[in-house]
Amino acid sequence: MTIARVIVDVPSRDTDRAFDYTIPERLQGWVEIGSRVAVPFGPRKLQGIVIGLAEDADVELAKLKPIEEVLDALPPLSPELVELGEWMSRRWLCPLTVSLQAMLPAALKGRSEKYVFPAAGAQWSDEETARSGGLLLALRKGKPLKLAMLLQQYPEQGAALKRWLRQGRLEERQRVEDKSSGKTVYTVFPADAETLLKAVEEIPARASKQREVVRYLAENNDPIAVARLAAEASTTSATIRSLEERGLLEIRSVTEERDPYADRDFTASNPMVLTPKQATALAPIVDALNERSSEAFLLHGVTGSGKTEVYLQAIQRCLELGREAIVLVPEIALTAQLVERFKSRFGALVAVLHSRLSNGERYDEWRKIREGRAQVAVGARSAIFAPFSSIGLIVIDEEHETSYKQEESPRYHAREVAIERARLHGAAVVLGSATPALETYEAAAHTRGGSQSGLGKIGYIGLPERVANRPLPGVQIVDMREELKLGNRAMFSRSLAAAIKDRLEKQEQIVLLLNRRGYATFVMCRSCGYTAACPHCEISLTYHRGSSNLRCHYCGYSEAEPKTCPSCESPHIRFFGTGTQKVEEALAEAFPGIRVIRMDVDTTTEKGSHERWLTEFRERRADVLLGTQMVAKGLDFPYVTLVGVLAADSALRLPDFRAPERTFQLLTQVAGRAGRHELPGEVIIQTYDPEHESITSVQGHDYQGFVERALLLRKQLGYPPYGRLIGVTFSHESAAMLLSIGGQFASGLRERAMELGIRKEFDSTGASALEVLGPVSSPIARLKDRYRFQCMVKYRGDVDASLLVSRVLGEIGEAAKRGGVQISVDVDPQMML
Ligand SMILES: Nc1ncnc2c1ncn2[C@@H]1O[C@H](COP(=O)(O)OP(=O)(O)OP(=O)(O)O)[C@@H](O)[C@H]1O
Ligand SMILES: [Zn+2]
Repeated sequence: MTIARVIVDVPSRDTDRAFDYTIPERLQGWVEIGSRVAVPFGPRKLQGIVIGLAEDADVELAKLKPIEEVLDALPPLSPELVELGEWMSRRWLCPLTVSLQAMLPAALKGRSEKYVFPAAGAQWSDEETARSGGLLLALRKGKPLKLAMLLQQYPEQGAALKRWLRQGRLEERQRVEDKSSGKTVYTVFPADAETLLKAVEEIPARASKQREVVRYLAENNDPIAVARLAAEASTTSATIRSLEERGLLEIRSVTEERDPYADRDFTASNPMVLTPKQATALAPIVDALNERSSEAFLLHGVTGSGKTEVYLQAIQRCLELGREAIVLVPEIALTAQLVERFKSRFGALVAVLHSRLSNGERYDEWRKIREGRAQVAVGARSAIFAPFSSIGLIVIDEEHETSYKQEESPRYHAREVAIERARLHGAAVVLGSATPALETYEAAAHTRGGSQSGLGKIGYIGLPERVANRPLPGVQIVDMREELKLGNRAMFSRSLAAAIKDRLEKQEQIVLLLNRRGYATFVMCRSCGYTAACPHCEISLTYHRGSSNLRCHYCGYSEAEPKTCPSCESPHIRFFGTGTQKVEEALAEAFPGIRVIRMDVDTTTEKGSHERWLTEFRERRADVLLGTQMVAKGLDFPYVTLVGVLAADSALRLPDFRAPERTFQLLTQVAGRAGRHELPGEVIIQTYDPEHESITSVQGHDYQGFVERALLLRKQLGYPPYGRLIGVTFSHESAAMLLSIGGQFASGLRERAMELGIRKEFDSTGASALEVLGPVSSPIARLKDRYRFQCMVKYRGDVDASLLVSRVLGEIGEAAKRGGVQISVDVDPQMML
């Protein structure tokens, strides 16, 4: 191969295509699909990723420039991941480099130099050594050698080097300057044994310590940490440093492989005997694994039904088949508790990837996966790109979680990437949840046709009961308007206050959720619970301080801020809001001596703090775990018998058509924290909107009923999964400029749709349709001094809206660029903010 097709790392439309480069002689055999390379690009030198190799280029070879450098010994991406990246770019309309870069660990992206050295205990035969042209002799001195130097000095050894790297006999490392983990170790690199032995004679006898160290190093001629050498040879680091001056060794700082869980012991756990229901749930997954068929399943199991054990045993089967598994969990649930369940079952085979790890730690976990030392990757969203080569199973726990959608480019959804990746590997996919996303549920149940979820066919597996016939907790709904009428202005209703007192006496534990999302964006009547909604879009109107009016962020409808409630004429209509800190104070006042752990963004910024709080709570050093969304998920504590929810309805007012779904999911999840073990649980939900379906359905544990009704409404309004959305946001310092560009986009798209005969009415026939809403000011109307306007493209049926959008953006692109307007596209947006 003489030509490499390279995607340069410049995320713009103009450079979003492969550029051809020649592969110079010395790099032959090094450049592969997925290699990271440095290439000349005009006057600049850029990084890029090779996505193809060819014999011939479209242009004259002489006109092409050569690749300058290969940046890693082994390509960080496989051909399969490159293909997945191409699919993502088409799917979410982003430059290919953006998709490819999203798959790389951050630590790799810099230009830090790579070193190669022998792995501990690696052996080579005399013949291999002889054939290596001096390379092995150089390497076996134990000093890490610079990759760039190896490529230059041993051009014919490329294939051998790569083989040894893949076999794990050689290791590739980079110096990651990583202050957060700070595991930089001063390491001694000894001179070769012969030199050292000679030197022993020359060291004066009185310097016996030095002699001892040199003798030790002659015998154990491997790199060793300064501290360890000092211990082994019972000497000081000063002595060792004096030997460096004599040129007998070299001390360098090396970043050690970091294992974030190294200091933890995991008690081994054996597979549990499955309940008959769990066994029935596992069976079709095992069938798919055995047949290597890329089937997707929805595992719909109520809270505490034992889904995790089903995942664990499916993974076990996957490993027995010699294949690898990825488990995605929401970031916030990636606590010690969950990691422990996987580590205790599969031990060192598990690599953990989450954002609280430092870049260096993540890089090491990533290498474990790539080098085949780990077979199970447990991680948040981006772990879907774990560099495995033979995936058998992908599990997504709490699959309805919004964190699986990335809110910056590439704006991918991990659920869809999982299904596509599974297709490339012939792997099974298990989507687990007590409250599946409506899209997933629809795809699995096909309740009423016309679905546009794009998820393909999904098998349905139900686990409708808790393990060991434990009952789901009883749920009581408290109408806070009544409390107000009765003169109780406190944060806690009478029943919640009584229940808290009761648990304190019994020394049981309490989880309190303050649902804070959506505060201060809406106006609510405290007497009757009224909030204003758009008459056209069925979503809450957002309060704008400046103009004091209420506005719809979908269609632009607006009205004046009411002075009295239009529904009950009460003057108690105003902003609504309180914080966790206030709740904590109120608790201390009402229940002297109560021990509260407050968990929210403010108390969990420090690394590891999240876990510390949970450990403290588990050890019953606190009575109450109070927090925002983060206390709702995945926790399994035996003494929690009361769950209280303050302001259950606040998130219902977010200007987002998914608000009722999200509220129902959150409340069901948090309710599921109570009574998971022997002690029975109770849930108390405080609300101003006690008749709302998102709340009443939680009381009856009625997922089915809630979903059926919600789907019906979605169908009437053409929202997902019965229609699809593309959000396009424009930003600029000048609002006038935005209106102009946004207007051009909207009218351009409308014209194109009209030419193609696509209608814009979403009528009951279900016929193809496309409608462009906006441009209207975004819910976050101004960010960093830039105004923001958005258009929402709503469509269904046989319409390639992505293609239309990208064509129209192409047409207005030049004008937008000249004017300095930034455009971002969100295909299938999850957040309407
Ligand atoms: N087969 C079994 N036999 C005995 N106990 C089990 C079995 N399966 C699960 N359990 C226990 O039941 C409890 C609930 O299980 P698990 O946490 O797996 O449920 P889940 O469905 O993942 O819950 P959630 O969705 O609420 O997080 C756990 O304490 C678990 O150890
Ligand atoms: Zn509207």
